Amino acid sequence: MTERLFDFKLPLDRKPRLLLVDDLPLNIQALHQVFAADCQVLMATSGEQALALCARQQPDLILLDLMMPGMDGFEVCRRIKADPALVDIPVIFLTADQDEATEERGLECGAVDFVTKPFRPSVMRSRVKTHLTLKFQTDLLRQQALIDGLTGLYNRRFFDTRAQAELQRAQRNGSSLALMLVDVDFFKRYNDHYGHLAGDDALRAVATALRGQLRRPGDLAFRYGGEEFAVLLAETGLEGARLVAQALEAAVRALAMPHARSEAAPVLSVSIGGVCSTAAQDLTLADWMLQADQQLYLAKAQGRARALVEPLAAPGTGDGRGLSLRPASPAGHAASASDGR
Ligand SMILES: Nc1nc2c(ncn2[C@@H]2O[C@H](COP(=O)(O)OP(=O)(O)OP(=O)(O)O)[C@@H](O)[C@H]2O)c(=O)[nH]1
Repeated sequence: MTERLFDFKLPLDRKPRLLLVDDLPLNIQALHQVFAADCQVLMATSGEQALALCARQQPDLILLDLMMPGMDGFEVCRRIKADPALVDIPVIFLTADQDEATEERGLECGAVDFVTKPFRPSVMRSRVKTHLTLKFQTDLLRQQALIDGLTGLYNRRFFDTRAQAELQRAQRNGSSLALMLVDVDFFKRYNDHYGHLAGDDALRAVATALRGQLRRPGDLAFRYGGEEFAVLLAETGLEGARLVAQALEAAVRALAMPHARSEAAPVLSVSIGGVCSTAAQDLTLADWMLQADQQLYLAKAQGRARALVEPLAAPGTGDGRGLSLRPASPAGHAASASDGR
Protein backbone atom coordinates (compact mmCIF):
# COMPACT_ATOMS: atom_id res chain seq x y z
CA MET A 1 0.00 0.00 0.00
CA THR A 2 1.39 3.44 -0.85
CA GLU A 3 2.01 5.93 1.90
CA ARG A 4 -0.66 8.60 2.05
CA LEU A 5 0.27 11.84 0.37
CA PHE A 6 -0.62 13.99 3.36
CA ASP A 7 0.03 13.00 6.94
CA PHE A 8 -1.00 16.41 8.29
CA LYS A 9 -4.31 18.20 8.44
CA LEU A 10 -4.85 20.30 5.34
CA PRO A 11 -6.28 23.79 5.76
CA LEU A 12 -9.05 22.65 3.40
CA ASP A 13 -12.36 20.90 3.68
CA ARG A 14 -11.73 19.18 0.36
CA LYS A 15 -9.02 17.16 -1.33
CA PRO A 16 -6.28 19.13 -3.12
CA ARG A 17 -7.13 19.73 -6.77
CA LEU A 18 -4.43 18.53 -9.13
CA LEU A 19 -4.52 19.32 -12.85
CA LEU A 20 -2.71 16.88 -15.16
CA VAL A 21 -1.92 18.21 -18.64
CA ASP A 22 -0.51 15.89 -21.30
CA ASP A 23 -1.48 15.29 -24.91
CA LEU A 24 -1.02 11.52 -24.41
CA PRO A 25 -3.91 9.96 -22.48
CA LEU A 26 -1.62 7.08 -21.45
CA ASN A 27 0.66 9.47 -19.55
CA ILE A 28 -2.34 11.04 -17.85
CA GLN A 29 -3.56 7.63 -16.85
CA ALA A 30 -0.20 6.76 -15.26
CA LEU A 31 -0.23 9.99 -13.22
CA HIS A 32 -3.87 9.54 -12.32
CA GLN A 33 -3.02 6.22 -10.69
CA VAL A 34 -0.38 7.89 -8.54
CA PHE A 35 -2.65 10.64 -7.20
CA ALA A 36 -6.26 9.48 -7.47
CA ALA A 37 -6.48 8.35 -3.83
CA ASP A 38 -5.35 11.68 -2.33
CA CYS A 39 -6.32 14.34 -4.83
CA GLN A 40 -9.22 15.45 -6.91
CA VAL A 41 -7.62 14.90 -10.30
CA LEU A 42 -8.52 17.14 -13.24
CA MET A 43 -7.27 16.24 -16.70
CA ALA A 44 -6.58 18.14 -19.93
CA THR A 45 -5.02 16.96 -23.17
CA SER A 46 -4.19 20.39 -24.64
CA GLY A 47 -2.97 23.79 -23.48
CA GLU A 48 -6.28 25.46 -24.35
CA GLN A 49 -8.22 22.89 -22.37
CA ALA A 50 -5.85 23.33 -19.43
CA LEU A 51 -6.35 27.11 -19.34
CA ALA A 52 -10.13 26.75 -19.52
CA LEU A 53 -10.07 24.25 -16.64
CA CYS A 54 -7.82 26.53 -14.59
CA ALA A 55 -10.23 29.44 -14.94
CA ARG A 56 -13.21 27.27 -13.97
CA GLN A 57 -11.77 25.05 -11.23
CA GLN A 58 -8.72 26.83 -9.78
CA PRO A 59 -6.46 23.80 -9.27
CA ASP A 60 -3.97 23.82 -6.38
CA LEU A 61 -1.13 22.44 -8.52
CA ILE A 62 -0.53 21.72 -12.21
CA LEU A 63 1.61 18.94 -13.69
CA LEU A 64 2.24 20.26 -17.17
CA ASP A 65 3.72 18.42 -20.12
CA LEU A 66 6.17 20.60 -21.99
CA MET A 67 5.93 19.27 -25.53
CA MET A 68 2.37 19.35 -26.80
CA PRO A 69 1.02 20.03 -30.30
CA GLY A 70 -0.50 23.51 -30.60
CA MET A 71 0.08 25.52 -27.44
CA ASP A 72 3.14 24.07 -25.70
CA GLY A 73 3.79 23.93 -21.94
CA PHE A 74 5.96 27.08 -21.93
CA GLU A 75 3.10 29.13 -23.38
CA VAL A 76 0.51 27.63 -21.00
CA CYS A 77 2.77 28.43 -18.05
CA ARG A 78 3.43 31.95 -19.31
CA ARG A 79 -0.32 32.63 -19.62
CA ILE A 80 -1.01 31.24 -16.16
CA LYS A 81 1.68 33.44 -14.64
CA ALA A 82 0.34 36.51 -16.48
CA ASP A 83 -3.18 36.04 -15.11
CA PRO A 84 -3.67 37.60 -11.64
CA ALA A 85 -6.39 35.03 -10.88
CA LEU A 86 -4.08 32.08 -11.66
CA VAL A 87 -0.60 33.35 -10.89
CA ASP A 88 -0.39 31.64 -7.48
CA ILE A 89 -0.99 28.12 -8.84
CA PRO A 90 2.34 26.25 -8.83
CA VAL A 91 3.32 24.56 -12.08
CA ILE A 92 5.60 21.52 -12.33
CA PHE A 93 6.88 20.75 -15.82
CA LEU A 94 7.03 17.17 -17.06
CA THR A 95 9.23 16.37 -20.00
CA ALA A 96 11.26 13.65 -21.67
CA ASP A 97 13.74 16.35 -22.68
CA GLN A 98 16.74 16.28 -20.33
CA ASP A 99 18.36 19.30 -21.92
CA GLU A 100 19.71 21.85 -19.42
CA ALA A 101 18.59 24.83 -21.50
CA THR A 102 15.01 23.51 -21.63
CA GLU A 103 14.96 23.13 -17.86
CA GLU A 104 16.34 26.63 -17.41
CA ARG A 105 13.73 28.07 -19.76
CA GLY A 106 10.96 26.23 -17.89
CA LEU A 107 12.00 27.59 -14.51
CA GLU A 108 12.45 31.07 -15.96
CA CYS A 109 8.85 31.15 -17.19
CA GLY A 110 7.59 30.58 -13.66
CA ALA A 111 7.51 26.80 -13.02
CA VAL A 112 8.42 25.73 -9.48
CA ASP A 113 9.93 22.37 -10.48
CA PHE A 114 10.92 20.20 -13.38
CA VAL A 115 10.48 16.41 -13.57
CA THR A 116 11.87 14.29 -16.38
CA LYS A 117 9.99 11.37 -17.85
CA PRO A 118 9.87 8.50 -17.23
CA PHE A 119 9.22 9.55 -13.62
CA ARG A 120 9.45 7.44 -10.48
CA PRO A 121 6.06 7.49 -8.73
CA SER A 122 7.59 7.90 -5.24
CA VAL A 123 9.71 10.89 -6.34
CA MET A 124 6.73 12.38 -8.11
CA ARG A 125 4.59 12.06 -4.98
CA SER A 126 7.28 13.67 -2.82
CA ARG A 127 7.63 16.62 -5.12
CA VAL A 128 3.90 17.15 -5.39
CA LYS A 129 3.58 16.88 -1.62
CA THR A 130 6.31 19.51 -1.11
CA HIS A 131 4.78 22.00 -3.51
CA LEU A 132 1.22 21.51 -2.31
CA THR A 133 2.37 22.02 1.28
CA LEU A 134 4.13 25.25 0.35
CA LYS A 135 1.09 26.40 -1.62
CA PHE A 136 -1.29 25.79 1.29
CA GLN A 137 0.98 27.49 3.79
CA THR A 138 1.25 30.53 1.54
CA ASP A 139 -2.53 30.58 0.98
CA LEU A 140 -3.11 30.42 4.72
CA LEU A 141 -0.68 33.26 5.48
CA ARG A 142 -2.15 35.36 2.71
CA GLN A 143 -5.65 34.72 4.01
CA GLN A 144 -4.69 35.46 7.61
CA ALA A 145 -3.16 38.75 6.53
CA LEU A 146 -6.57 39.82 5.18
CA ILE A 147 -8.77 38.64 8.05
CA ASP A 148 -9.60 40.55 11.22
CA GLY A 149 -8.66 38.40 14.19
CA LEU A 150 -11.58 39.38 16.43
CA THR A 151 -14.52 39.08 14.06
CA GLY A 152 -13.28 36.86 11.23
CA LEU A 153 -14.43 39.48 8.70
CA TYR A 154 -12.06 40.84 6.09
CA ASN A 155 -9.86 43.57 7.53
CA ARG A 156 -9.10 47.16 6.63
CA ARG A 157 -6.12 46.19 4.48
CA PHE A 158 -8.29 44.01 2.27
CA PHE A 159 -11.00 46.66 2.20
CA ASP A 160 -8.55 49.19 0.76
CA THR A 161 -7.53 46.85 -2.05
CA ARG A 162 -10.97 45.45 -2.76
CA ALA A 163 -12.81 48.78 -2.64
CA GLN A 164 -10.30 50.29 -5.06
CA ALA A 165 -10.71 47.32 -7.43
CA GLU A 166 -14.52 47.47 -7.26
CA LEU A 167 -14.47 51.20 -7.86
CA GLN A 168 -12.32 50.82 -10.94
CA ARG A 169 -14.50 48.00 -12.21
CA ALA A 170 -17.67 50.07 -11.72
CA GLN A 171 -16.07 53.05 -13.47
CA ARG A 172 -14.88 50.89 -16.35
CA ASN A 173 -18.18 49.11 -16.88
CA GLY A 174 -20.52 51.89 -15.79
CA SER A 175 -22.02 49.43 -13.32
CA SER A 176 -23.58 50.37 -10.00
CA LEU A 177 -21.78 50.06 -6.69
CA ALA A 178 -22.68 50.85 -3.09
CA LEU A 179 -20.37 51.52 -0.16
CA MET A 180 -21.61 51.73 3.40
CA LEU A 181 -20.06 52.48 6.78
CA VAL A 182 -21.64 50.80 9.78
CA ASP A 183 -20.89 52.18 13.23
CA VAL A 184 -22.00 50.69 16.56
CA ASP A 185 -24.00 53.22 18.58
CA PHE A 186 -22.70 54.39 21.95
CA PHE A 187 -20.13 51.66 21.95
CA LYS A 188 -17.79 53.42 24.34
CA ARG A 189 -20.61 53.38 26.88
CA TYR A 190 -21.25 49.69 26.12
CA ASN A 191 -17.64 48.89 26.92
CA ASP A 192 -17.70 51.07 30.02
CA HIS A 193 -20.91 49.48 31.30
CA TYR A 194 -20.50 45.79 30.35
CA GLY A 195 -16.72 45.51 30.16
CA HIS A 196 -14.27 45.16 27.32
CA LEU A 197 -14.72 41.40 26.91
CA ALA A 198 -18.48 41.82 26.54
CA GLY A 199 -17.64 44.59 24.04
CA ASP A 200 -15.56 42.13 22.05
CA ASP A 201 -18.44 39.63 22.09
CA ALA A 202 -20.79 42.36 20.88
CA LEU A 203 -18.48 43.18 17.95
CA ARG A 204 -18.35 39.51 17.01
CA ALA A 205 -22.15 39.30 17.16
CA VAL A 206 -22.52 42.41 14.99
CA ALA A 207 -20.08 40.94 12.46
CA THR A 208 -22.10 37.72 12.31
CA ALA A 209 -25.35 39.64 11.91
CA LEU A 210 -23.91 41.71 9.06
CA ARG A 211 -22.47 38.70 7.30
CA GLY A 212 -25.78 36.88 7.63
CA GLN A 213 -27.51 39.54 5.55
CA LEU A 214 -25.01 39.53 2.68
CA ARG A 215 -25.89 36.72 0.35
CA ARG A 216 -24.64 37.68 -3.09
CA PRO A 217 -21.03 36.86 -4.01
CA GLY A 218 -20.38 40.57 -4.72
CA ASP A 219 -21.53 41.61 -1.23
CA LEU A 220 -18.70 41.90 1.28
CA ALA A 221 -18.40 43.03 4.90
CA PHE A 222 -15.18 44.27 6.47
CA ARG A 223 -14.11 45.37 9.93
CA TYR A 224 -12.89 48.80 9.05
CA GLY A 225 -11.46 49.42 12.49
CA GLY A 226 -12.57 49.59 16.13
CA GLU A 227 -16.36 49.49 16.24
CA GLU A 228 -16.77 50.44 12.62
CA PHE A 229 -17.53 48.14 9.71
CA ALA A 230 -17.67 48.71 5.96
CA VAL A 231 -19.87 46.99 3.42
CA LEU A 232 -19.38 46.87 -0.35
CA LEU A 233 -22.24 45.87 -2.64
CA ALA A 234 -21.13 45.30 -6.22
CA GLU A 235 -23.69 45.70 -9.03
CA THR A 236 -26.27 47.10 -6.64
CA GLY A 237 -28.41 50.15 -7.34
CA LEU A 238 -29.83 52.66 -4.89
CA GLU A 239 -33.05 50.80 -4.15
CA GLY A 240 -31.22 47.54 -3.49
CA ALA A 241 -28.56 49.23 -1.38
CA ARG A 242 -31.22 50.88 0.76
CA LEU A 243 -32.97 47.55 1.29
CA VAL A 244 -29.72 45.88 2.31
CA ALA A 245 -28.84 48.77 4.62
CA GLN A 246 -32.24 48.52 6.36
CA ALA A 247 -31.78 44.76 6.68
CA LEU A 248 -28.31 45.18 8.20
CA GLU A 249 -29.57 47.72 10.72
CA ALA A 250 -32.54 45.52 11.64
CA ALA A 251 -30.37 42.40 11.94
CA VAL A 252 -28.18 44.04 14.58
CA ARG A 253 -31.20 45.22 16.59
CA ALA A 254 -32.67 41.72 16.26
CA LEU A 255 -29.66 40.36 18.16
CA ALA A 256 -31.53 41.87 21.14
CA MET A 257 -28.35 42.46 23.11
CA PRO A 258 -29.33 44.83 25.95
CA HIS A 259 -27.56 48.19 25.93
CA ALA A 260 -28.67 49.97 29.09
CA ARG A 261 -26.59 53.07 28.37
CA SER A 262 -27.70 53.69 24.81
CA GLU A 263 -29.89 56.67 24.00
CA ALA A 264 -30.73 55.20 20.60
CA ALA A 265 -32.43 51.94 21.57
CA PRO A 266 -32.70 49.59 24.55
CA VAL A 267 -30.54 47.14 22.64
CA LEU A 268 -27.27 47.26 20.74
CA SER A 269 -27.78 49.12 17.47
CA VAL A 270 -25.84 50.51 14.55
CA SER A 271 -25.98 53.61 12.41
CA ILE A 272 -25.29 53.21 8.72
CA GLY A 273 -24.23 55.79 6.15
CA GLY A 274 -23.77 54.87 2.54
CA VAL A 275 -23.48 56.08 -1.01
CA CYS A 276 -24.36 54.43 -4.27
CA SER A 277 -23.38 55.20 -7.85
CA THR A 278 -25.35 53.95 -10.81
CA ALA A 279 -23.18 55.35 -13.57
CA ALA A 280 -19.45 55.79 -14.11
CA GLN A 281 -18.38 58.67 -11.90
CA ASP A 282 -14.86 59.94 -11.79
CA LEU A 283 -14.42 60.00 -8.02
CA THR A 284 -11.66 58.54 -5.88
CA LEU A 285 -12.10 56.08 -3.03
CA ALA A 286 -11.36 58.95 -0.64
CA ASP A 287 -14.33 60.87 -2.16
CA TRP A 288 -16.58 57.83 -1.64
CA MET A 289 -15.43 57.41 1.94
CA LEU A 290 -15.95 61.09 2.66
CA GLN A 291 -19.51 61.02 1.32
CA ALA A 292 -20.39 57.74 3.10
CA ASP A 293 -18.98 59.22 6.29
CA GLN A 294 -21.17 62.29 5.86
CA GLN A 295 -24.25 60.07 5.55
CA LEU A 296 -23.15 58.20 8.65
CA TYR A 297 -22.81 61.47 10.50
CA LEU A 298 -26.33 62.46 9.42
CA ALA A 299 -27.70 59.07 10.56
CA LYS A 300 -26.08 59.63 13.94
CA ALA A 301 -27.37 63.22 14.12
CA GLN A 302 -30.93 62.06 13.34
CA GLY A 303 -30.99 59.77 16.36
CA ARG A 304 -28.81 56.75 15.44
CA ALA A 305 -30.15 53.19 14.92
CA ARG A 306 -30.94 53.98 11.30
CA ALA A 307 -29.54 53.74 7.79
CA LEU A 308 -29.11 56.51 5.23
CA VAL A 309 -27.98 55.70 1.72
CA GLU A 310 -27.87 58.42 -0.94
CA PRO A 311 -26.69 58.63 -4.55
CA LEU A 312 -23.05 59.52 -4.85
CA ALA A 313 -22.78 63.27 -5.45
CA ALA A 314 -20.69 64.57 -8.33
CA PRO A 315 -17.47 66.25 -7.23
CA GLY A 316 -17.84 69.92 -6.43
CA THR A 317 -21.64 69.92 -6.67
CA GLY A 318 -21.84 71.11 -3.07
CA ASP A 319 -25.44 69.99 -2.70
CA GLY A 320 -24.98 70.32 1.03
CA ARG A 321 -25.92 66.74 1.97
CA GLY A 322 -24.32 66.97 5.36
CA LEU A 323 -21.35 68.81 3.98
CA SER A 324 -21.76 71.65 6.41
CA LEU A 325 -22.54 69.40 9.36
CA ARG A 326 -19.27 67.64 9.80
CA PRO A 327 -15.74 68.35 8.81
CA ALA A 328 -15.60 64.64 8.05
CA SER A 329 -12.53 63.06 6.61
CA PRO A 330 -11.57 59.49 5.89
CA ALA A 331 -8.42 60.30 7.83
CA GLY A 332 -10.66 60.38 10.90
CA HIS A 333 -11.54 56.79 10.14
CA ALA A 334 -7.95 55.90 9.57
CA ALA A 335 -7.24 57.09 13.08
CA SER A 336 -10.01 54.99 14.59
CA ALA A 337 -8.95 52.03 12.47
CA SER A 338 -5.56 52.01 14.06
CA ASP A 339 -6.99 50.57 17.27
CA GLY A 340 -8.77 47.80 15.35
CA ARG A 341 -7.82 44.68 17.22
N1 LIG B 1 -14.41 45.88 23.24
C1 LIG B 1 -13.84 46.50 22.22
N2 LIG B 1 -13.97 47.83 22.09
C2 LIG B 1 -13.40 48.45 21.03
C3 LIG B 1 -12.68 47.74 20.07
N3 LIG B 1 -12.25 48.63 19.15
C4 LIG B 1 -12.69 49.86 19.52
N4 LIG B 1 -13.39 49.76 20.66
C5 LIG B 1 -14.04 50.84 21.44
O1 LIG B 1 -15.10 51.41 20.70
C6 LIG B 1 -15.38 52.71 21.30
C7 LIG B 1 -15.76 53.66 20.21
O2 LIG B 1 -16.19 54.82 20.82
P1 LIG B 1 -16.60 56.14 20.06
O3 LIG B 1 -15.75 56.28 18.81
O4 LIG B 1 -16.56 57.27 21.05
O5 LIG B 1 -18.05 55.90 19.53
P2 LIG B 1 -19.39 55.48 20.27
O6 LIG B 1 -19.23 55.40 21.75
O7 LIG B 1 -19.90 54.25 19.61
O8 LIG B 1 -20.36 56.69 19.96
P3 LIG B 1 -21.21 56.93 18.66
O9 LIG B 1 -20.46 56.31 17.51
O10 LIG B 1 -21.33 58.42 18.54
O11 LIG B 1 -22.53 56.28 18.86
C8 LIG B 1 -14.11 53.10 22.05
O12 LIG B 1 -14.40 53.09 23.43
C9 LIG B 1 -13.12 52.00 21.69
O13 LIG B 1 -12.23 51.70 22.78
C10 LIG B 1 -12.53 46.34 20.26
O14 LIG B 1 -11.90 45.63 19.47
N5 LIG B 1 -13.13 45.75 21.32
